Amino acid sequence: MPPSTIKSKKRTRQSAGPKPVIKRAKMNNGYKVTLDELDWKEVSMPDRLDDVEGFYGLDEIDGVDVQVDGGGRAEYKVNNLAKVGKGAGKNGKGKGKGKEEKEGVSNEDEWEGINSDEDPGKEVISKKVQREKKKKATPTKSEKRQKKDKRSKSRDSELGGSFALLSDEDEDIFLPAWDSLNLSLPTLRALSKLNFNTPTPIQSSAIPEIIAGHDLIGKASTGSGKTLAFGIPILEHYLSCPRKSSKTNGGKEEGDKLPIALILSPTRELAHQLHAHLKALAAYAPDMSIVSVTGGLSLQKQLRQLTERDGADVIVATPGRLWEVVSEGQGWIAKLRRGLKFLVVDEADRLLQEGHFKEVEEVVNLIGRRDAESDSESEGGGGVDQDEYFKRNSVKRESQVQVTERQTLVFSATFHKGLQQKLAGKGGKKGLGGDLMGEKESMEYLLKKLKFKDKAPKFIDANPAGQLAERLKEGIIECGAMEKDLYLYYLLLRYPSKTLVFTNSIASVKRLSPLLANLSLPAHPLHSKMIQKARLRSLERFSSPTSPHSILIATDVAARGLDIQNVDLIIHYHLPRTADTYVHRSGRTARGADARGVSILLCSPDEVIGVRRLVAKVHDPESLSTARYAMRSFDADRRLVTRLKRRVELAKKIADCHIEKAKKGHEDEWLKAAAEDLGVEYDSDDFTGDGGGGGSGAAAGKRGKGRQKRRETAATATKTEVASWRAELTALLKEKVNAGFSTKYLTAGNVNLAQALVNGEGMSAEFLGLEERRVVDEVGG
Ligand SMILES: Nc1ncnc2c1ncn2[C@@H]1O[C@H](COP(=O)(O)OP(=O)(O)OP(=O)(O)O)[C@@H](O)[C@H]1O
Repeated sequence: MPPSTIKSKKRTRQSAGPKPVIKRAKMNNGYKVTLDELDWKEVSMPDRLDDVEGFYGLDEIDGVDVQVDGGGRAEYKVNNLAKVGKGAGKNGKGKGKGKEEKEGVSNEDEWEGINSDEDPGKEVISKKVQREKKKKATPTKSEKRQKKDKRSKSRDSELGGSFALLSDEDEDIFLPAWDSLNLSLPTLRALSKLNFNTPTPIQSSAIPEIIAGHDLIGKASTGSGKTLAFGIPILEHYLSCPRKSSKTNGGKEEGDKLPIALILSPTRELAHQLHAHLKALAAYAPDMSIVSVTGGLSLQKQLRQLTERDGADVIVATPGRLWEVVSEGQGWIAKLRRGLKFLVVDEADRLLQEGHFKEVEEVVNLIGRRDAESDSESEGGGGVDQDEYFKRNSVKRESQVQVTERQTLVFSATFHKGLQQKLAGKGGKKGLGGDLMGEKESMEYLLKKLKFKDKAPKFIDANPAGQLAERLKEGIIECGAMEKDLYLYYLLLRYPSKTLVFTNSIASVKRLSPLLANLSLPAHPLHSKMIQKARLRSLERFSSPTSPHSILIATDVAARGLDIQNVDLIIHYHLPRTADTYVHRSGRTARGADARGVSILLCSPDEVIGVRRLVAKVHDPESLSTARYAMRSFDADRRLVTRLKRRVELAKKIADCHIEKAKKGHEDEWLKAAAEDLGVEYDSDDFTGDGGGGGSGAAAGKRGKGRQKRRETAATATKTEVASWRAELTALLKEKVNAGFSTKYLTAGNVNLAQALVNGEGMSAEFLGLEERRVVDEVGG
């Protein structure tokens, strides 16, 4: 191998003076050799490494010592003669010079020094050539950048302008677990940035099917990554296909771009979250426009957003607001019909439940499907009064626009295991926690409700054994109906953590939020009667990573789909009304790869039967018959609870007082206005009396009367009384509550509840022991 061509990563064959004669001498500790005699090996490069930094085509060798003699000349020495003898082969380099040299190696031991007959000029030239070659092979930084820009630009046009954003860090993307899905660089880049190193089971099974063009029904437990299971294929489609425009002029695309995907969500909060999640995924597809269309915010603003930046590519919508948008007659029906490649129904069982489906059905009918187009117009929308809509000329005109070929994707954590039928009151004995509505029935149900492209959409059940996250611990605290506030406070104080408390009524949210605030706990309310901005504000505050112990008091508006990081504890202040609500509420914790979480039911004695039914519905019958029983009794420290009693009483009184005064003020104003209208004089005493307080009606009996009395006391409490309660409470809150035998102090505690439960803390005997399990069998039927 001529020295000019030699470069090595490990030991580079540098110019070692004039070309040595092939001779060797046995030395003390090895054989002297020349460079060309060595058995050089080509450096193998990884297949995908295109920028080789000048190392391409190098040879290397090991096991050779280099020594510099007194005259500054290099000498090469091997211990093992097997290293030599193959000579300078390939292209005049190293290998395979053949027999002649091999023989030379085996026979020649004697070192005769270096032959200096070589032309020194040749050496100078070869050094120069070597430098030049190296320079060529090792691009400068600016050359590298230019090369990358060029490469990026050429792919950029293919992939939607996203490569411009790619940086040197791309070389660090290492996501082998995603390899088989063959995703584009912008998608991988986003996954790498999100630190999603491995696809979840629903992602690895659903993504290839969707990319292959199938309709799909996907079921996977809460928090298992369903959003990206449909989000990634949508992004891949966006990156790989040129977008169509809303108008064509002689075959030329003109006007706004058409949306490619419509994602329907049952709640506003979930829609906003899906929007944020998809945006994070599309971080390296900066031109992709994702717009959320939900109630509670300005319709005009949302209409504007839909046409900004050349038009929306992906629309995340609640069905009601979407209907308002299409009714505006700005050509949205036609755009959706022509553009949509994907219709996604997220939290499908909720959206498709009787009573909720009408709006979805209206949307589905209007955006139609190519081969069902004539059906959709003639069948009258399956009971929907389409005439009313079609009276609007624009809607009718738009509805005749041809529909593009589209995939329908349906996702939920629950539509297996018979939940819908049980919820609809059709559950019978035969289905104890089992499969009343199995795969076949689920499919029939959905096929009936949605217009799929495929006759048999793919059904993927990523968690056939259950809907609840694997790392979820479930517990129950039995307490008196009137003690729930106290036990709630105990849990929140004893186990400070990010906690979501679910109630069954807006009134309870309104009552509990100030009560907990009086107890100096950071509680935020969330219910459907709050204005949208306040809803989002509460969610933001609760979600903030800087408030690891924040509390959200919510109705079931927060039960579905919300993905808030690091929620540790779910407390069901009221028993969920349905089994699927329990699954979805509890699914707000233990989300994502390794997350753990705890779900605790506060259960009064008259709710125990309901809990048993619930357990039977959501847990596999097999788990009921094994020792690993799912729902256990949580053993609260009753002495501590007792010590907290006075605090809760005071906080309650103060909260009730504020609520009642605010209500009274409101009522007074209303009555004053009514009296003025009637032309009579208003005297508040004339308008107060027994039985006027709403409450829960006569059936509430004693409890209703007690509540009424408390309200009256609260409403009539003087400022001084309230001030004295507040002073007493402040003093109590400053005191540390000694946790009895334990040395822990509640207010200083920072116990990881999930860990505590895993360690067995707080757990007594199984909630439903053998005896109880028999009852489950009887009841759960
Ligand atoms: N491949 C992944 N690796 C790690 N985390 C992931 C991965 N995919 C999604 N996640 C994270 O897991 C969490 C749950 O994801 P997502 O909200 O999509 O769940 P889901 O299945 O839709 O839940 P639900 O049924 O409650 O709506 C999110 O925080 C998401 O960012």
